[in-house]
Amino acid sequence: MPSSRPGLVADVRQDLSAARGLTRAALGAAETARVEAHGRRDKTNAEHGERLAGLVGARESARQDIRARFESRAGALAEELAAVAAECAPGAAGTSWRAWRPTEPERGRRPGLFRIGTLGHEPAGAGTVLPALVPLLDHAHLSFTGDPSTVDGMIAGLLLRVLGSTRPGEVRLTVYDPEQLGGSLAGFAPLGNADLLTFVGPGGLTGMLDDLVEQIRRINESVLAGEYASLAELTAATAARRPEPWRLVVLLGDAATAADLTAAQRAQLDRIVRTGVACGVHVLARGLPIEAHPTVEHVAVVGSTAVCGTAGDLAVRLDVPPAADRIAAVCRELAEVLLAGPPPAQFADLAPEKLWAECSAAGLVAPLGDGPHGDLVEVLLGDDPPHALIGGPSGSGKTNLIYAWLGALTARYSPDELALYLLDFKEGVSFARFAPGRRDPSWLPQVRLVGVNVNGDREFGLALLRHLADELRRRASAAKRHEATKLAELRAEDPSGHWPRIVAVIDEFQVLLAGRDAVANEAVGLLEDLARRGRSQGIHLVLASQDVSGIEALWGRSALVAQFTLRIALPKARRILAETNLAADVIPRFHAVVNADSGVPDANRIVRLPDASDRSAWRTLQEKLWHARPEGLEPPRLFDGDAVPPYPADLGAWRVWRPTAPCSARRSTYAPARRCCACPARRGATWPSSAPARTRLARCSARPGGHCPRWTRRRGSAWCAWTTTPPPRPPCCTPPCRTPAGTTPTRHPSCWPSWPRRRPALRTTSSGTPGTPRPGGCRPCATCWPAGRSGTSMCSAGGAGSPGSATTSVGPAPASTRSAPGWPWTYTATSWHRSRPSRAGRPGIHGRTGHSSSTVPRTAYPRSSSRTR
Ligand SMILES: Nc1ncnc2c1ncn2[C@@H]1O[C@H](COP(=O)(O)OP(=O)(O)OP(=O)(O)O)[C@@H](O)[C@H]1O
Repeated sequence: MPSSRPGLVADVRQDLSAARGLTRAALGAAETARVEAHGRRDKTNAEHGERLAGLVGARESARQDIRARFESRAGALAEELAAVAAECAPGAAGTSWRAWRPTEPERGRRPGLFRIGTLGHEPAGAGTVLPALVPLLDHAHLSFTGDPSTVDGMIAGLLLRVLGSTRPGEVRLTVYDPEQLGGSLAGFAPLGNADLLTFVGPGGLTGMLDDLVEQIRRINESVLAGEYASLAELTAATAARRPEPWRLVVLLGDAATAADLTAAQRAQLDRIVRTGVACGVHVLARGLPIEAHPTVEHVAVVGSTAVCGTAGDLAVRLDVPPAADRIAAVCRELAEVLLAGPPPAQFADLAPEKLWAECSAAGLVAPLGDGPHGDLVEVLLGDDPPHALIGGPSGSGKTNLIYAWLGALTARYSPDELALYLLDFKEGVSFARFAPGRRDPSWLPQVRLVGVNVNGDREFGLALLRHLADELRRRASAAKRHEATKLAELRAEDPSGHWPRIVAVIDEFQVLLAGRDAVANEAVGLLEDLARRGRSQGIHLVLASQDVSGIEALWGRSALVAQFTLRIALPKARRILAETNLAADVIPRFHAVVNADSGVPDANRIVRLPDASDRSAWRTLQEKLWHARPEGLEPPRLFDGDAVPPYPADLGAWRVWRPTAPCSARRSTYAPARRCCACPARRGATWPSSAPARTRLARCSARPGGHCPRWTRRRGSAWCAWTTTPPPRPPCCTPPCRTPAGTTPTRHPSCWPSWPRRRPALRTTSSGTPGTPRPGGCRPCATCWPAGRSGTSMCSAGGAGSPGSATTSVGPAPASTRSAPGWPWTYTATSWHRSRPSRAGRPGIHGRTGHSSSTVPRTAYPRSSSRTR
């Protein structure tokens, strides 16, 4: 056994040694694994750290990005909100107290929301303060809870904002303050002077509530009358001033007052809460229970902050209320303004909300100014009354009134609905602003013709009346074709036709009818016809004059004057209203009596006229209308009686041409020339002083066959004209004849001493150079101005001193000039050409048709250089 023990030991040792070896190997492997694991761990840790750092960086940058985006979006939203807030609470309704002052409300807009503070949450970096607004006028009642003095301050601020953002008199306050007896809102006391504030004592609650309920009932019954749901809707629909003021009822109570309310008082208060907003009655209650209703906004005050429905979860930092003396100063001023009366309507107030939205089929309705109650007074021109007579002494404001009327009309009626013909017989350019000028290219789209400085050129007025008479006939025959008795029916029967109402305004129309000559007689005849039949054909006359009674041509024409049933009398106007109507004698300056019943006293309406002469106000409107004009609409024609046409440079070869036979033209065809024709016969040898200057082409006779007795009796009755190229054959010359260039007429015209000297451009030196007065003021004729010289000229035919002497003054004008009515021809530097018709199918202004009007030369006048804007 001993031999086996060593072996056994050896085996054991061997095993142990092997085991040790294995263990060491395992240990080494384990160590290696440990080291590796440590390495991996360190690596993982390092990676983790790196990743963590990366993630932190990414998170930070994402966070910053999100924040930046948040700030930018929040800033944009805040700005949008601020803009919306400024829109909802404009001016005094939303400005901070530091910059606060009363503001005039924009027309047609009323602030509905009012600022009480700022929103507690402001986006960082946005720099925008968001005002906290609460609804009030036409929107809500307000119910306050919280510290009474803070609430009273907030109410005072709110009331001041309301007063400052509405017109004086539009808001009335009733304050029930049983504890302080009005002391809480004492700053508003000055309003009592203007009857805008009532303090109600402790015992007056029942009466006050009953009165408010009665007001609401009355407004519902007689103002809204079932047609409108609220005063706000009514005001928006009619675009008129608000018919009723807002009534703000401030109830300052506490728990004791609330407990003292009787059931009847509670019931009345509930009625007011339910129905008041629609009628402009709003309750601002502190310490009194107000029935829950959608129109009630609750404001809970905690310390210097508040919570209200419009701010949602955001706390409102309340504004520090304005000082009592500041409130008192504003209220005092307001009361003074109200006691002084409402300011006159502005010219801009005459314009409607929407331009050119009206239809003139039934008539033209437009305001002239405001009435005694501040509402706009509208005037109708239609089937009845059809025509208007405006009267007033010089400087009383006739032109201003016409401006106001034109402004109101043109803002309402588009050129398809209204066409205007404006003539001013004064030495002035009142209507020139409505035509395009050098400085201002805009023009009034409804205006078809403007005549200025027409004072000595009555034929021009006559030509206009003839044109209107033609239009009347055209309309009458169209009405006959369509079996229509008035314009509204014609427009209904012929919807594709162009039938605007025509308004012809003639300022100082007495000039047209001055004297008892042929022009006046014909003008009165045409006026009579237009006044009688124009009513049904949509042609309206508006005549203005200083004194109608002195117009000889109207004597014995009571039927004509009677057609002008719309009378507008300015202060001290004579004979415009009925004899017994003395209203014009007592109205103040810049007022007018508007009477649509021929001046009988019962129909008087007093209008305060806005200052419509203001150029900037007119320019604003005119530019707006001009930009809105339909494409292709032609500008109005301008006749300027003072414009002297420039002479063309190429008047090298003047020719005299002369008809050999007497006229065969009908007199009525040639209005502007007729004065010349009529003169020799009717006025003997005296040539009318201004005729040739105006009548660029004189004619020997106006009647067929040279009807003018003296004219036809004389041989050589003729008319002469000089021009570079012979004008077309005038109808009065059969056959046409021309004398060779340079033919000398028989008479020197220096015997016309009465030639107007105020046209230096028509004078020449003896050598024929235009522009320098000839000695003695004589106008040259071909005698002293032989062919080959430039300038304008005239000659006479017949013997010296012959009453048949005719003058001719051809005043060529650039092609760009416009022409007077009655002349379808215009002259350019090189030729005569026929003017285009004003619209397809519609005759332009021209002489009487039917007799060779195409051969009547047309006088072209350039725009007066004296025109100003
Ligand atoms: N409603 C008004 N408000 C302010 N100014 C006015 C008003 N009406 C007229 N005026 C001013 O009075 C002056 C005279 O007005 P306007 O020229 O219209 O009178 P008129 O009767 O046409 O005078 P005339 O017959 O001499 O031409 C003008 O300076 C005009 O600006």
